[in-house]
Amino acid sequence: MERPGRLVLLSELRVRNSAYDVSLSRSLLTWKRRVSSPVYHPFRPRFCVPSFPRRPDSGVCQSVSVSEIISVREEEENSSGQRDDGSWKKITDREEKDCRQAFTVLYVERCRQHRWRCAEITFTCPEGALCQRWVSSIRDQLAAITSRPKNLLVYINPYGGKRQGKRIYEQKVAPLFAQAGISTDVIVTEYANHARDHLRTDVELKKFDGVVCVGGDGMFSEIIHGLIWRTQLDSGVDLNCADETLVPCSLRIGIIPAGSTDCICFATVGTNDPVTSALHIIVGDSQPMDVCSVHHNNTFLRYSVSLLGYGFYGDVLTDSERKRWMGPARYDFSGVKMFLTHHYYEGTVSYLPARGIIGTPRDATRCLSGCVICHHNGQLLSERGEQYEMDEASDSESDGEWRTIRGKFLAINAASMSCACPRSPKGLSPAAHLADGTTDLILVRKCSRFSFLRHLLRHTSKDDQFDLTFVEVHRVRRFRFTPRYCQSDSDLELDLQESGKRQIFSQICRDHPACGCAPAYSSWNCDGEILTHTAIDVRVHCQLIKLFARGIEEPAVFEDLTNPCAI
Ligand SMILES: CCCCCCCCCCCCC/C=C/[C@@H](O)[C@H](COP(=O)(O)O)NC(=O)CCCCC
Ligand SMILES: Nc1ncnc2c1ncn2[C@@H]1O[C@H](COP(=O)(O)OP(=O)(O)O)[C@@H](O)[C@H]1O
Ligand SMILES: [Ca+2]
Repeated sequence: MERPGRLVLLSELRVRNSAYDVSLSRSLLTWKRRVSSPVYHPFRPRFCVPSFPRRPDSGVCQSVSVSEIISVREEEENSSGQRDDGSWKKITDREEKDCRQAFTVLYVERCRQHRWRCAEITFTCPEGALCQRWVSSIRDQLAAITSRPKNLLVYINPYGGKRQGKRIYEQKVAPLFAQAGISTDVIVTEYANHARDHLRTDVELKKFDGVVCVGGDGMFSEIIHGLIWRTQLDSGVDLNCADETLVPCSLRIGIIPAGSTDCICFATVGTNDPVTSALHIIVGDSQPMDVCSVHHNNTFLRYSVSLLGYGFYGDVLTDSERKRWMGPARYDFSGVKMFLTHHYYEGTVSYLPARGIIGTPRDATRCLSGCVICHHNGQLLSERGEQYEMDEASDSESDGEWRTIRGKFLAINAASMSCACPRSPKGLSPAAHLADGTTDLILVRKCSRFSFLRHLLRHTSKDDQFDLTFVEVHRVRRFRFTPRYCQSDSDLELDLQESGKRQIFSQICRDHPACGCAPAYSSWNCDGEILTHTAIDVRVHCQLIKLFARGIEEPAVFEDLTNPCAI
């Protein structure tokens, strides 16, 4: 809990009909109900404090951090005092200033499951001048918070998820931005890649403090491509060179979830709720995030922040794109279909294990708000920056740093963050970090349908999805994949020597006669977009972008701030 610091104002004000001691410090606004004078109760043989209907504020004292105040507005008591419901009406320009005796503070209130709401409380002052002092003091405090955005560029995908993006923005988000005094330029996209191309070339970014994306992971992907490209082009970085160090983007990105999976929003905020996301943007949160660049033969393909999945997740995406009319349910349909299809894929995975960092993919700890592992590893990578990049670039598969695995896989997944989403609340790699400069490479080897189902179902339960003989996970900085049909003759010869068996690629699985797997071609699912190439070179760029988010908060934060406090 934040300490109050030096007091700016302290007054006795009224909330509804009760007297409160209200104080404002540099960090906290606190209101504490005054203890009423004892009154004599005729039917009880003792003095007692009058009882009030129990309200959320009936504790000793409540407070809100100044950093979580959304705005303050002046109210005016009408001729009869208050409205019938006890609330106050907004003052109009025509009405006299000095009759303003009440002000309302709008602030963040934490609800269950990481949701935030905009709560409000109205304080009545004994005189107009005091009311003015309170309003201007709170406004001054808010104006001093430099991390809050004032001008935002908003892109709405009207086509994502259940096609509700425009309605969600207009009804739930725009009114909050207006209350917080944020001005916006809103663009409703007209075609795929409209936002990406607009950001890359057309827009004057200097005018804005951030970009807001209303849509799903695919739409977010458009935004980061536009921003990252623009930043690299402005800095003269060659996008096609996989070994280039990328320049971090200065503008923060806010995600208003209106897609099908909304994994990036869920894994960075803890919920996919548009109001919660809007409030994180308003208070000016900042969460750095790793980005993977994906290349093929020194040609840039895409960036990824959440899942790069070949095999099962690639096939689910390819199949589901043909069923967009089903909305988000397309993933469930295609998920079951691809599970039953049970294809396996042969190829070679080589990876560069993350060295010198703290944390492993099997840790019980999670990446939470203010994560020390992200902080430590991020600092380590930026201090060792150039040296590390040079070592990495010069590492070759022959020098022992790179490790190589050849085999038959049902799925090859790289999770640069947990990939938690409503379908899988702990995600594909529960201990992955948002900003530690690594990705968790998960290899699911060919196994029976029953075993694969056990693995998949563990994404939805508390059981460890990696604690299975056919699953392995490595925390890496870089990896490459080559499907067997793309391998060179010498690599194929090596494969054959290693396996000791001369199998034809199209041959039905003999290792697991009961599994019924069939070999096939797959594609990569890159944050919900299909990649055109299968042989890829992936590299993690530590903390390349920043979101208007703070990571998932510990439940204790929720408890501290909603419970009455005693200072
Ligand atoms: C047969 C039982 C299956 C149970 C599987 C449960 C595992 C779910 C893990 C989900 C991980 C999701 C990773 C996120 C991927 C998104 O980027 C991507 C695009 O999202 P959007 O743009 O919002 O549509 N979503 C997917 O690829 C869907 C994967 C669904 C797999 C069933
Ligand atoms: N106006 C538009 N018309 C058609 N497609 C669009 C439009 N705007 C964006 N897109 C594309 O829609 C795709 C899906 O968007 P997304 O918001 O991620 O929804 P979902 O989560 O349902 O996949 C993305 O590939 C994006 O590029
Ligand atoms: Ca990471």
